[in-house]
Amino acid sequence: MIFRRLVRYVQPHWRVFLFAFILLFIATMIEIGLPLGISYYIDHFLLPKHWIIREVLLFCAIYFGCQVLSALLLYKQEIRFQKIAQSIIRRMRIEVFSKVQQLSLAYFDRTPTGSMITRITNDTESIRDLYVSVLASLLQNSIFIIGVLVGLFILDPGWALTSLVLFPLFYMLIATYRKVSRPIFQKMRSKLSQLNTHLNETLQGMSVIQVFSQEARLYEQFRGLNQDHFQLRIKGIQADALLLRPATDFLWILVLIVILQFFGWQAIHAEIKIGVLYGFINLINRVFEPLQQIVTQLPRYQESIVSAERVFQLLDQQDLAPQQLGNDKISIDKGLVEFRNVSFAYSNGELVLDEVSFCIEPGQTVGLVGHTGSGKSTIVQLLLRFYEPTSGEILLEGKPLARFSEQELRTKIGLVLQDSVLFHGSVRSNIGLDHPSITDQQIINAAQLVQADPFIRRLPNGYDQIITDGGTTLSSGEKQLLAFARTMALMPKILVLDEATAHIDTETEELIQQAMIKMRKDRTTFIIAHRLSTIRDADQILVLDRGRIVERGTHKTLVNQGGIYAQMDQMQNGIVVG
Ligand SMILES: Nc1ncnc2c1ncn2[C@@H]1O[C@H](COP(=O)(O)OP(=O)(O)OP(=O)(O)O)[C@@H](O)[C@H]1O
Repeated sequence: MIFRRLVRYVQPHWRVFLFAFILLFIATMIEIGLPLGISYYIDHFLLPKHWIIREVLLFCAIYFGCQVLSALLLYKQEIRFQKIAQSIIRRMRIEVFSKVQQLSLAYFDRTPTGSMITRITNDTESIRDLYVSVLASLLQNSIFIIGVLVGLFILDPGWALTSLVLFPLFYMLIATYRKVSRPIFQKMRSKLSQLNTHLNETLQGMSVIQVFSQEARLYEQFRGLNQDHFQLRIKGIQADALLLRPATDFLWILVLIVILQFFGWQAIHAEIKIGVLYGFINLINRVFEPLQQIVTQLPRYQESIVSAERVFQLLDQQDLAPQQLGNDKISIDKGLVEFRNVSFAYSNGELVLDEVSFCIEPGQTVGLVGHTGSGKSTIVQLLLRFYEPTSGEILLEGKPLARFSEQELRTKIGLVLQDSVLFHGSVRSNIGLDHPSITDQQIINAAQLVQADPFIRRLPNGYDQIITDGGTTLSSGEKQLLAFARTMALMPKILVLDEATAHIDTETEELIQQAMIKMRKDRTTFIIAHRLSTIRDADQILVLDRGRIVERGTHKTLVNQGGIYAQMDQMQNGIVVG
């Protein structure tokens, strides 16, 4: 199945493939023809002492010319096969990458990043091996074997038939090897995946690791995984060493014994031509050589098949990001948001939101508060349609969320998270994200609106300053300001600020607060905040507790109610005062 699917990737290249195959075929025929020629020469010229210098020279010239031609054809076909292989891998990587982008966040929740990276890089690389080395070699050697068999039949059909005993034995050898090595390779690839995952997590969390002096523990974990991978590799090598070379050598001896027996039997009963004998031994040697080559490619083949299985699993993944329902071109132009009895559970099945209902009028600001894990961010994730509600309905402008295109949702709902992600590139491209409809002036306007413009202008290259490594040279507050500017450049209708001011110092926060008043103008705004000061002036505050809205109202009404919100407010004020 997997092999067939891999072969299907060759289809678009069938013309080049056919041409390369013809070149390979001709070269192989020449290679096979040469010993036949020598055999003919021995029996018709050498032994009968038919020695004419002109004919000898002609024979040498033809022989040499054929050798050169075959080398040239082999070179040409190799280049073509390589090109096909590289193109296939290029296509496969693009397919995997775009598939990854279509997958739902629920899939990413379950799958470690390291394992995805292994599939996109290591596994496709291993499949490349299959096309470059294994398939080309399999094809070439198979032609060679068929050609040699034809040669053997021309020389002596009886002997040729005897040598056929080799093939069922050889098939059994390959089948046994595949059975033994497959689970080893599967475990090996999954260990490699774990290694990459561990490495990825370690590199990402380096500062935490150093702060908590976790180096030794993580070193031990890594050493353990590496050791397991090493042992599996050795196990694979042992299987190769035991089953491949010695087994083929054994087969060779077996065939030799059969041939010698046959040779002895023929010697008794009939006359043997020396030329035929030379040709036969030469050709049988030539059958063995490609068989050996096929065998040495087996481990690579097996590894590639296991890798292909993993890549295809990813390509066949059906856990896609939610798609648009129908193809209406409805737009978000007011910012009316309604949740109707929305309940939601992540893939572990635990209810995180329980019958949440609220309605936010266009232009209103709503504050979401509640203890850690109460479900505030989950509300936002559902609003952005990263996940689908388990039950209930979310409406935008009075229409089901699912009927809006992804493009509309991503451009009209602006999100600023606590940890802003910056990309490699200039400040300008980090704000405008190379969006064709965003002009330079809009980028500057957005930066000015969120008070980021002064610090950007202080950078050595201003808006053209290149940001590297996720912006490690900028402070958290500066990164956050860029994230604000990026969101505002798109002029969203709905704004979502998820703990967006958590990293900002009080002075910058003051600036941000002023900016936020401007940002909130004419747009519906959701603010998730632990610091209640950020949402004091919100039109509506929703207080969440274990996935349920337990209180709602303005700051004033909630304080007067004397419930959870009032307690939180008192505590925060107490901390400030104390
Ligand atoms: N991707 C996920 N997969 C499974 N469970 C999740 C996922 N994200 C969040 N949760 C769980 O859902 C619950 C609500 O999480 P959520 O992030 O919405 O809370 P929150 O109120 O925003 O918390 P915080 O104030 O700490 O950010 C938590 O119990 C959390 O463990």
